[in-house]
Amino acid sequence: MTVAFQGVAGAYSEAAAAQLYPDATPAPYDTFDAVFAAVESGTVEAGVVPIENSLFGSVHANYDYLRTHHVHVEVGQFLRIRHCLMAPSGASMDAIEAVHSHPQALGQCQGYLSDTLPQAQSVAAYDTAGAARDVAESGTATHAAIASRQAAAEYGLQVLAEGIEDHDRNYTRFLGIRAGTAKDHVHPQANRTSVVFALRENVPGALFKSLAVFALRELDLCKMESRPQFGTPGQYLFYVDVAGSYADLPLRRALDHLSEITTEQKLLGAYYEAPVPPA
Ligand SMILES: O=C(O)C(=O)C[C@]1(C(=O)O)C=C[C@@H](O)C=C1
Repeated sequence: MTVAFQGVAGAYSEAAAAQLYPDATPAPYDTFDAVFAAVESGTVEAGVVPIENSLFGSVHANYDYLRTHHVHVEVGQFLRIRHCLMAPSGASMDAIEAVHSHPQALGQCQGYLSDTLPQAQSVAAYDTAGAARDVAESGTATHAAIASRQAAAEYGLQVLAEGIEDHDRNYTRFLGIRAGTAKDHVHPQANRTSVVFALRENVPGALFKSLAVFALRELDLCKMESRPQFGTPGQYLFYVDVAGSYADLPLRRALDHLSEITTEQKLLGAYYEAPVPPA
């Protein structure tokens, strides 16, 4: 079995792929869109993508792709993300002029960067390990990358500092995705159900009513996200995660009830998600 991840060897997503699918071979892809496309087309059996981080927030593009690609979520997991600052050998902290990394990683270390390396410019890269590889290839000791310790080893960089994230409870939630419709792939131990929906325009109380379908049935909402509706300025898509399984009658009834007031509704997955690991 092959599982797609975004980035190159040493990316956090590769570690997440190994954790979520221990028996599979991880396959690198350049972009999140390419991961979704590979899963949807059956080129790979599964994919692993980050969806949110406990310090820097949601990975918005992946919310959009969950809706637009014919895939479903089959597993979710929070993983501890521990960042290193790394540079070619001979580098010193006060000579660092630029720090390259994925915007999520730069965001998770923004306090450290402004306190410790105020002189350095932040440079966005496609993934953390790709930034480490590029810094290693350039051999420029004034350029550093933020990535995993594994990426430093992979590309022969010297670790200048470790654990540089702004809080030690730094976790990224990853999702395992597969092709096909969520309704046909309800996980037998599902404890989380994700849905995206749009509401009719200018209906007073519509958002309140959409959430009431869950509250009326004592269902626990774990997360809510909104994304702009493409081509309709001021209109949104709402993503809701509910504790419980689509196989449970109250949750299914809540989603049927919801469909009475939505203009679009897609079940994204009914899957198992382990509790956030302790610090
Ligand atoms: O760049 C990587 O190493 C990734 O796996 C991507 C990613 C992300 O997009 O959130 C994954 C985990 C960390 O939060 C930082 C970056």
